[in-house]
Amino acid sequence: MVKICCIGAGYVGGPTMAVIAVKCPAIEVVVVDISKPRIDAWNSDKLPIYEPGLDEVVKACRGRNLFFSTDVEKHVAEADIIFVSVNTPTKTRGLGAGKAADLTYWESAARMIADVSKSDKIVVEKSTVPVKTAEAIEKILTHNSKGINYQILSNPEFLAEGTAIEDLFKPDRVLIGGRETPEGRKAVQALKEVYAHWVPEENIITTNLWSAELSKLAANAFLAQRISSVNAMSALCEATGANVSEVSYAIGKDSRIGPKFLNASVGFGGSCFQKDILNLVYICECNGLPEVANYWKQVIKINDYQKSRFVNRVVSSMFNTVSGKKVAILGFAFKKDTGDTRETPAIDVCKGLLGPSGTSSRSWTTRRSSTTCRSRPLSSTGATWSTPRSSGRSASSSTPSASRSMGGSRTCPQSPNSSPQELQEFNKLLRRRGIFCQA
Ligand SMILES: NC(=O)C1=CN([C@@H]2O[C@H](COP(=O)(O)OP(=O)(O)OC[C@H]3O[C@@H](n4cnc5c(N)ncnc54)[C@H](O)[C@@H]3O)[C@@H](O)[C@H]2O)C=CC1
Ligand SMILES: O=C(O)[C@H]1O[C@H](OP(=O)(O)OP(=O)(O)OC[C@H]2O[C@@H](n3ccc(=O)[nH]c3=O)[C@H](O)[C@@H]2O)[C@H](O)[C@@H](O)[C@@H]1O
Repeated sequence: MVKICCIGAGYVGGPTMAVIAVKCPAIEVVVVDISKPRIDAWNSDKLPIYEPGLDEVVKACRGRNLFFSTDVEKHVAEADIIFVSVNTPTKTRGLGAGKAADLTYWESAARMIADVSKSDKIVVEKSTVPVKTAEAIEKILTHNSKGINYQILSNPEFLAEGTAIEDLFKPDRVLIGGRETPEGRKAVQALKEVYAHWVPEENIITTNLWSAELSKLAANAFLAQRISSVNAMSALCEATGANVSEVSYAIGKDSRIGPKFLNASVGFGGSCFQKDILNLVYICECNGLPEVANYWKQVIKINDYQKSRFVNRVVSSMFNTVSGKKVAILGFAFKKDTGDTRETPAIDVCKGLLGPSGTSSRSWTTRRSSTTCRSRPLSSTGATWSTPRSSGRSASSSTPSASRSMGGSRTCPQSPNSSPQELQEFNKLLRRRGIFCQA
């Protein structure tokens, strides 16, 4: 029986391994993490992350061929294929701070693999990493390798939160990069066979290591660039009387442009787009390409501009002062169908509104978890959490912060927990305040 171990039981490691386990009953999959609360939650009825369809997939194979454990070293030592899906945030200190990826967690995982391994391993980069990371990892693994053969593969993940299970069941493509040597090709083939259990062969792309690593950063940069492009257009629409929803519909009908990722918004959020573009910018700078770095930097600048423009519009719609007023933020996660609040634009909106004068802001979300909110707390004193009923009743203004368009109708986050009556009542309340909700 092939044994897979995944280091990192987060938004990527958990769902990805659950899908591999459910699709490959003959493979044993163990997901390990240094966080005991996270592993305990994966082993409980209340999973640590919310993803539509995830509960069913986990229930179908947990205890059969899917296991969650904190015994990291034991399962790494026993595995044939090790996925590394640890966090790779933006560095906050030292060389490249504010831009470069912090590979501390990756490096410590690699050192541990080197320490405990007694047999040959395929080590798979699942985390998003800078191009050429595999070279550094290879050095760590092969230093003192005790005759063990390590093959490093790059297999970046393209799932989006909120649709992770759907994306994993039917990926547009699976990308596998490996060394162009006989051993490298053999390792690529071994990983390809895992995905081939449910992904059509033509959707499994194989490349060299560096192309796979860079393709992940490039894909996120291109997606974020589309959002910044349409957001930039929304500013012009507002200045000229054009409707950005109509403009994006019209341009999206061009088959060369396509309709996806053209929704104007308060600006993109989430733990990856900004981090990965900053990382790309840093790599360009390190490679002596300042013009290319500046090009991608602009995607983030427009995103920041959009968030502050949004705050300014809210303030100006309230007679240029929010002092003493209550504002309800509808939906605090960075998008619908997730509880993830990492880098949510709602934080910047709240901060912008709270400003020095300390407006009181209440946030409503159905999938918030204490762990995700703690990742970037609102330090200001004016913010409180509340339910849609109480927030809606007392707020002077409601600000939908996920899945909304600044230029056309506004969409409020869907609420799988709320009853239809509750939503109806909430919608009525919003309509009275001039906000139209498509729940
Ligand atoms: N969140 C997403 O939708 C996507 C994320 N990615 C990338 O995947 C990677 C992981 O992202 P997430 O799953 O969101 O992160 P996460 O923060 O949810 O999960 C990472 C987990 O790794 C664990 N960990 C860290 N160091 C460890 C070690 N040495 N041994 C064992 N466990 C360790 C942490 O405790 C944490 O539970 C990142 O590089 C991210 O850029 C890629 C595609 C989608
Ligand atoms: O590397 C990653 O982490 C992932 O990043 C994104 O996935 P995710 O951040 O989960 O969610 P998206 O659906 O891409 O949304 C990101 C942000 O863009 C915003 N957005 C999205 C689409 C759009 O048209 N307009 C818009 O403002 C969303 O509201 C959200 O704030 C990518 O879509 C995934 O392919 C990638 O794997």
